[in-house]
Amino acid sequence: MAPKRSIATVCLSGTLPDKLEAAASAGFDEVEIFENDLLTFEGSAAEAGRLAADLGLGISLFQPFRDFEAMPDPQRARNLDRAERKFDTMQALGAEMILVCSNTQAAALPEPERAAADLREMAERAARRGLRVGYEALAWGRHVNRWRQAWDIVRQADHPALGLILDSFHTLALGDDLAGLSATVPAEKLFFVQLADAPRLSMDPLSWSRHFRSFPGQGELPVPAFLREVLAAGYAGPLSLEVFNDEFRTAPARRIARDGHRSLIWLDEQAGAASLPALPRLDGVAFIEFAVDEAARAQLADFIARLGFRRAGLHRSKAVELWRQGGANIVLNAEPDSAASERFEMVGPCVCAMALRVDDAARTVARAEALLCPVWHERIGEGERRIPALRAPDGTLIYLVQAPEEGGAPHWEADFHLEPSKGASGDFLGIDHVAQALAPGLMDSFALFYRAVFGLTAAAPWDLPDPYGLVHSRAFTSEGGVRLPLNVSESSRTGTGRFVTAFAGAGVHHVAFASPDAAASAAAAIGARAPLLDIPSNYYEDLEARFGLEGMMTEALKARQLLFDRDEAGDFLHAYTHAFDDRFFFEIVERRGGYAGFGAANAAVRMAAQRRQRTGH
Ligand SMILES: O=C(O)c1ccc(O)c(O)c1
Ligand SMILES: [Mg+2]
Repeated sequence: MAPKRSIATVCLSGTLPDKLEAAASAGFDEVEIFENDLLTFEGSAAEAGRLAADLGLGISLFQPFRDFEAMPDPQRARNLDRAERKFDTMQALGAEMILVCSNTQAAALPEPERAAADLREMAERAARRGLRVGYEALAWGRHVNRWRQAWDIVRQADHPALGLILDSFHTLALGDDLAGLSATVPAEKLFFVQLADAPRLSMDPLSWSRHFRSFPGQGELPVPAFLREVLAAGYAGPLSLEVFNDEFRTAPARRIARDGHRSLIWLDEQAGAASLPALPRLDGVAFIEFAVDEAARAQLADFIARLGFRRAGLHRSKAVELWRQGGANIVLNAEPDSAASERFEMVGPCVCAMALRVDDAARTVARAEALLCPVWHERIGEGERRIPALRAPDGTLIYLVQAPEEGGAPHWEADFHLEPSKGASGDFLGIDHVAQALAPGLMDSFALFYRAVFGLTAAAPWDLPDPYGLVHSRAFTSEGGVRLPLNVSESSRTGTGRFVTAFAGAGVHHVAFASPDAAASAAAAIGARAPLLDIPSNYYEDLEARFGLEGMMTEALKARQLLFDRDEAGDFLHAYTHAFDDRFFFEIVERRGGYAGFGAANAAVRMAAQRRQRTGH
């Protein structure tokens, strides 16, 4: 039997009924009821219990019960009375277990024997009512903050109705692990397991825990290894998500609940407890598709023609054109009554889809479905192939196109009447990266989607300074050359924020083309009067100082509006276009050696230059 899946109500926004409905609709078996959600609920505890039961949800536990153990008298007696009151509530609610978190009070006594005696007494009283007590070490507990200390106390108390609760955050946040768990804690003493991830931040564990926890796969903690130890110790109870997160509290409960369930499905696979259809092998971005109408198509075609793109094909049955520069493909979609036209009607010219090359599209779709991702079926024309597609968390379509046989043409091209190439087709190697601007609160949803469905590796989060606010950035990359940096900004005045708010939605903010020779590509673009972004002279003086570049070299960069960066592995040369229609823009990039980044050091210069270009000063 697969373990039950549970989620704490504190993870989700809204009222208690909202939270329960979201948990049920996402497919959870059980919920942890947070006391605060019950206190603010207008009905009785029994009514809350019925609400959960009617939705098919069990109640895995009731929590938290704070500052209980090892208190001096008279607090000790008062705490036992308090526990009896909560037992009444639990019985009305239909919750069989209560979570006691380790005492944080300054008055708590540093005496494990006292803690054990108190918990034993509480467990004895719980047992008389058929209830159980689980004890959890908070990372900021006054005297108990490690699971081994909590276990020592539970062991000393030695009561069948008392057991240990593990929480991945409290263990991993202190740099601890579960080594030795299976040798020290009998499976029947492991009462409950809570799971949470978090980004690596250096702050006190309480603030970190209360604001920045995230679902497994969204952060940077080794939660899969944690779960492996838990399962190896014979734990077979529910796996329960417990996340305190400022963004989750404001986001739609249903999206967060679905992310949570996706995270547990992924985590099972990562911990070796279940298998999913295998990850795709990725081989780059096959094409980028823009939603346009006839007028926007003409303008955008002119814009990309200055970067060397030429029309390479017309769709067999739709108002869709294929444009190409070397190995980089752009699709311009003006077909009425399509997913593209729907986007165009809502937001105007925009990227409505991107296509990833995968080794097996059907298997990738099966994996995505197993991970609860919506699959999209476009209406297809006569004799047209169906390209399977997924919806990213913001609604962007991701086509999955099968990598062609050695030397063969890609299947998706068969939908086009290809035009015999007129002259040079350009030397772009392909699409280097696709950067997306996200609405605030969507970063974690995307992180999990890209990691779980495609196995992309997440770089550490990074902040970029726009002149009018910070842009939070995180890059997702794969071995097969898929690079997807994501940007989000709380400020609506940054370039990223404006893009998201001014155009009713997030989406692809820029597309970078890989060039074998950025200097030549930029010179050609300038020759074709492509609008490249002006870079101030100060930037080039700083480059000489930072990297010790020769004056000749910086002059050459400057003449072509090229930016420069360097990491341990190699150099990076890149240039940006102005934004098309004040929206998205393009980038020409050249990676030398194994340069792995995106020129983040230059982002501030780029964003300031874009601001100047847009406002004219
Ligand atoms: O932040 C807290 O106080 C708190 C309460 C209960 C928990 O289970 C927990 O992990 C943290
Ligand atoms: Mg906890």
